[in-house]
Amino acid sequence: MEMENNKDLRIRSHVISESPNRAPNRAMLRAVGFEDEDFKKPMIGVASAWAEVTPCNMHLDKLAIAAKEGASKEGAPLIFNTITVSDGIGMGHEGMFFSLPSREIIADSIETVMNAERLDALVAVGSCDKNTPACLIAMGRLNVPSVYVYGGTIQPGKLNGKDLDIVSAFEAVGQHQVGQITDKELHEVECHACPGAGACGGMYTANTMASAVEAMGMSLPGSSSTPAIAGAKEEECTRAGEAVIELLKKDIYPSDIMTKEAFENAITVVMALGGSTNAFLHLTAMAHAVGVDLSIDDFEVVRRRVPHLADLKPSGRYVMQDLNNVGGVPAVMKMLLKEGLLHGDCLTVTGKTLAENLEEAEDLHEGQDVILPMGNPKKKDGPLVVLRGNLAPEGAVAKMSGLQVTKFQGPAKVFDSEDAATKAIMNNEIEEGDVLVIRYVGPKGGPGMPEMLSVTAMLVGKGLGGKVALLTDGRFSGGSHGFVIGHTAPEAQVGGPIGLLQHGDIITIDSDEQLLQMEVEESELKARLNNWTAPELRYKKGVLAKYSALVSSAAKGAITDDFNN
Ligand SMILES: CC[C@H](C)C(=O)C(=O)O
Ligand SMILES: [Mg+2]
Repeated sequence: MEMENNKDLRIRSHVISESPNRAPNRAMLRAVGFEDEDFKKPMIGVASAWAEVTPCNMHLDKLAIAAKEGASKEGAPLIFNTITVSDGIGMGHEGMFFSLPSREIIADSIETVMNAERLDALVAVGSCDKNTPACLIAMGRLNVPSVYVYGGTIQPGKLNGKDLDIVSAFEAVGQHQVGQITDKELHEVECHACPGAGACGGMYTANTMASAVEAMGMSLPGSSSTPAIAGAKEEECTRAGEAVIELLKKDIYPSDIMTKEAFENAITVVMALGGSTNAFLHLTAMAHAVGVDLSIDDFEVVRRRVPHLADLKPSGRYVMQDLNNVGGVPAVMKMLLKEGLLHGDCLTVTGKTLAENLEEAEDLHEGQDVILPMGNPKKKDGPLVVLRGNLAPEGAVAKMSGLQVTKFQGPAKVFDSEDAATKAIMNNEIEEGDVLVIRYVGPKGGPGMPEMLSVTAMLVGKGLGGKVALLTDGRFSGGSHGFVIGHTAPEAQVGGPIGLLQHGDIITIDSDEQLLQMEVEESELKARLNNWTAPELRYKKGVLAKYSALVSSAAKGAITDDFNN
């Protein structure tokens, strides 16, 4: 391998590839195909979240092999697997408790393999919701030269000339419940919503986080919007394998790229695209991993200067593939950069700055209407708003996209589980003007801070979207929309005010004033707190028991290694 100025790129693997003492270690690698020459090359980990348990990840095996091919030109790549779970499959039942914890498990597993085998650099291939933040958390912790590859968005499903996606199926449940569609029609939607490989097609969490990571410069230009089944996706992976070798040569590390300004660029793109509220949790956790101080209040600073421009599902008409067809995320960023809304001098995994990358990007196509012009946005500022008040001293997050109103006041109908709330909706006990409260579903209390898509989609399907407010210490899927406020912190399980709410309390939600308030006297709240005791945690052993014991507040990203607080 002719390295530039013969620099030794084995920044960590030399402890294995040199000295007689490491002959046994090398013997193991010879069994997997290493030869003498390979021990002179940098060892590249290719972390793959390939799995058959979700359409998002079913094709990642091919992508990991393409990345390995790219890295093998000047490196010695080794593929290893991590896990994934599917939010779409876990939604609405106990399985969803394991969704957010899987982010930690994936990050921990990549960190563990990379460190245990002293690998020099990393290409991570992920797709479903938690994969992208988990891979970036691992990259932040490891701080070895790294490139992320997103598996790509799914194509829209087609039924009777209409585009469908997974949220269509969730919302069809509500339509079926009120008799708007028949059993047969519901079955048709089930059979056509997801046509093949790829992550959920709207501007949901997977596409949100992929776009955010491209905006941060940790994936190749255009790779967040390239569809899963496009031939370009495998070619991107090969280039990612080549790119990570160049990063090794140039001593470019995640900490050089994942700067505060890069996180501000990520937040800017999330706000402009109207992305998932999960970005609050994930970007905060990624920043913690790389040692950048990022709080939910940083989102608010960016939100106020960035308009919501994208007509993308869940509240808009289009899906990620439509955005890709009119220029993709690079074209959006090119427009934002021209408006002075991005830090163009941020370094990226191409070795160039964001501005230099965008010089090569095409503009949004003439006549397209996926992205609205700066002068006529969907909303003059970002749709993901941080609220505070006596209900959320540490903060809560409201998703305002697609709403005409910014204020809501109504009586609380309080439930201590998603199941209980779902039954109430199905029994028509939840009416227009109510504030539906679901609590004890936070990071510790859930545990795992489950997403409430089944509930929000049922409300939409029943025609109550935006007419009933949903307040929770849990979180929302990127597919949720309506008047929804999540991440209410502190959570009920730790004595947060949401745990003191009673049926009938009046709640005021005002996104202009960024207020989340219960109209209850302070003395009454004190009396309620005196009578409150924490319910027993649901899990006494295994993954969720460990998670409940370690997880932080949602306001800190629901991280599990918050030991320096
Ligand atoms: C569409 C919902 C998707 C499965 C999800 O969970 C998210 O976007 O967070
Ligand atoms: Mg999700």
